[in-house]
Amino acid sequence: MRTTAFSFELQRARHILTKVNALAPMMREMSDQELQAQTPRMRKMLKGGKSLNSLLPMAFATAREAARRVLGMYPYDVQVIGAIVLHHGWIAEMKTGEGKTLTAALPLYLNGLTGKGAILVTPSRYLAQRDQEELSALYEWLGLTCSLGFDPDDESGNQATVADKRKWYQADILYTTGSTLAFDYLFNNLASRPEDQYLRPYNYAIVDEADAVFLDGANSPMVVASKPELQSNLYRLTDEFVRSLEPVTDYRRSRNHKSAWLTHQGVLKAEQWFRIKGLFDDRHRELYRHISLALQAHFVQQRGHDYMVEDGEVILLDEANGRLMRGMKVNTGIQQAVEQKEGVKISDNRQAVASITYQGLFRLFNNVAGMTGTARIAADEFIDVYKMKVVQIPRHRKNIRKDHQPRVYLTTSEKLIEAIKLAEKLHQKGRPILLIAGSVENSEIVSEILLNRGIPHNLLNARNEANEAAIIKNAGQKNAVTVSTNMAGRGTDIKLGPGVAKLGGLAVIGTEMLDPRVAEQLQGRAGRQGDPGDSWFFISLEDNFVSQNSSPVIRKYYRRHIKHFNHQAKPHRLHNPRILLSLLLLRDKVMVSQRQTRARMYSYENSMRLERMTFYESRDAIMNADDYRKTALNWMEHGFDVILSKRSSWDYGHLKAMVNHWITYDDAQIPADLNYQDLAAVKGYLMSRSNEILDQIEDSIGDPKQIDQFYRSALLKAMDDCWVDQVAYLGYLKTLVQPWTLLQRNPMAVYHEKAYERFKQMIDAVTQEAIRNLLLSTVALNEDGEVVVYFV
Ligand SMILES: Nc1ncnc2c1ncn2[C@@H]1O[C@H](COP(=O)(O)OP(=O)(O)OP(=O)(O)O)[C@@H](O)[C@H]1O
Repeated sequence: MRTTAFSFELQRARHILTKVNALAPMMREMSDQELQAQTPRMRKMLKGGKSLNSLLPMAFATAREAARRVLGMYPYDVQVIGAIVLHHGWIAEMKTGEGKTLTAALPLYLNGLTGKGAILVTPSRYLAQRDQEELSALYEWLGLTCSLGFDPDDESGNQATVADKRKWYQADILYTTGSTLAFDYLFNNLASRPEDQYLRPYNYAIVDEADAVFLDGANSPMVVASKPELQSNLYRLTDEFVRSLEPVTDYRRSRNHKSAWLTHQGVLKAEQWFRIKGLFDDRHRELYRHISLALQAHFVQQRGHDYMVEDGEVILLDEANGRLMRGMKVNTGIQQAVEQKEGVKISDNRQAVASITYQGLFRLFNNVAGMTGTARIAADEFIDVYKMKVVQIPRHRKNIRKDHQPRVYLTTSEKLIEAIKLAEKLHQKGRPILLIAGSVENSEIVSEILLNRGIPHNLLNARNEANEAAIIKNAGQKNAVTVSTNMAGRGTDIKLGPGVAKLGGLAVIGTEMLDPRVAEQLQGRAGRQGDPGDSWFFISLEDNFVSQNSSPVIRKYYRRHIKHFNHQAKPHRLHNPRILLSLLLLRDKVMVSQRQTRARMYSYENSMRLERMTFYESRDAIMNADDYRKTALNWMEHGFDVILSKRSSWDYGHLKAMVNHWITYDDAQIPADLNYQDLAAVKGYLMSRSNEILDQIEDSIGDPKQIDQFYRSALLKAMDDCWVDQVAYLGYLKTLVQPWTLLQRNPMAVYHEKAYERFKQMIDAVTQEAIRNLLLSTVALNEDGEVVVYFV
């Protein structure tokens, strides 16, 4: 693993730190006014050609002193080192509780000086809001504007106007979430007039909890869905079909239960069931997509873990942090497939019109940095995929938290009994406790047991996210018991109440085996800033993580022992070294398989990214074109070439039918002497006929601005309609490449080949669509004299 504990980067940062420290006495001497005047001074220097790097020591020293005066916190040397690393676009690994929030303020201030925008991206709205509230006083004191990227009272995120968003994005420093940023990008690029856009070019971003965003978020692209479409009954039909399938013979699941697919036998069964031939043919694309969705809904998605059902509604959960998924942060369709499985009302069917992953999004920035407590584990991947180095920042104070050896049991009930016994014991002494459950359902089970035992506690899971701030505020007080899913795992700053340090600090008790990075984050809720604390994990061989990924050694052991298991006996802790070792190995195995899944996603995204960029660039060019008529004619020429190439020979009858289909419903007026062998002449006739129609349309509209609007909307509509189809096709292609693995072809190569092929076809389709939109639509003016186009 390429970690950089004593790295060149760290040495370089230390060197810069001495320059920052050297300026400290001068900053301390300054009056408030003098310190505040540093901002305009440095802005002037930037305008005068000074580089950001050369301003770094002064800017950091200024912000550091300002933080002391405004927030009462003076960034430690290690935080300044972290800040230098962040400015350089690397990933700063700072252990949990070391103060990343304050660290980020320094590079945000420095990059904010440019006026080009510096953005801090967090994984949740709660953290964005909390950090923005805490730090905006500092930036504003220093004369920079700082904004939140959403309205905290607007839960849906749909209420913000273009003017609001433009104002937020104009701020020097912006705090927002990854998904807000991604959706804003997608919607900005779906606008049909420049006035509806609000983004400026992306400049600098710091991604908080970088591993959660870059790695855990890699598998779920953000998707913007179209308006509701006609409800498809394929969900019901494929649900019935999938219920009839036999495991192993008809379908298989990957070891980790993250994907499911039909076997050859299953494919034959599907063809029989639906009375079709060639399930993978293009014409059965929708059917196959729905079967894949139903397979996922039944064999991958678990109630209580991946989703919840509440008041007859299915709510998907974000696996990495146990939070509700906001917006359409999933491949469209899975929601409906799960609803069908659960027998609740199916929500509207929608098609993806645009999608992006975090990998694609952050490539759009000039400079991106990341920070997290757990980057080291994935340092290689950060370098390979994102070209970002991981630099480990030393701790400010020694970590005195005790992380105890995991306690392993055979069954769920044994481990829960023991975990709660320990919690009770510590609770009697008054120590605050954070009890972690692996899913919403388990958190409720733990809560019920505590209730039965008369232990008062707070419950934090996706159902009561709204109370998060209040619950966390009390979690470090004497006698506090908090039960939580892994939601409490990131960024949650639990401050110890009076007298708690003497009792041993916060005790984190995990009741399930978890992904190593998630577990490390949870442990990090205790022992912050040199505080005392302990962490224990109680795990059983029945835990999801173990059973889904387990090795033959563990499976055999479990089967042998569960037969003789006595439910009445006292819980029995396992000490078998082979089992303990196998559990350790399990973690590595899971990490490797997760990485493989992500590698596939990165590769899909690359293909998609290139297509998306090309598409958005052309779209922007259309939105800002200066001669629409010329552009339209160019497109039409291309479109006619494509149409004409579809027949080997043309005659009067075919050409007339073609003109009536693409150009006009009126008389085709084909010249009697047209030479059908000469395609250039045929095209010449088509173009002149088209020009006549365009002249008529322009005359009927009159106002040149409105004429432009007519062209713009006709061309953009052609592009958008075809792009929707392309996005849907790429989504479908991902599910389709799976069976190719069975035929030994490299699925990735197949994917790229087909994706590119289809993109070329899309460009042809756009120009043809444009012809119809321009020539066959009905144009009218509304009361305000604005052009309204009714497309065919
Ligand atoms: N220089 C400082 N002086 C005093 N207190 C500080 C300083 N820096 C940070 N803190 C405090 O340390 C605590 C932890 O900070 P913060 O929540 O930013 O940690 P973190 O690194 O983000 O942790 P996590 O990895 O859990 O998100 C906060 O209460 C913060 O106010």
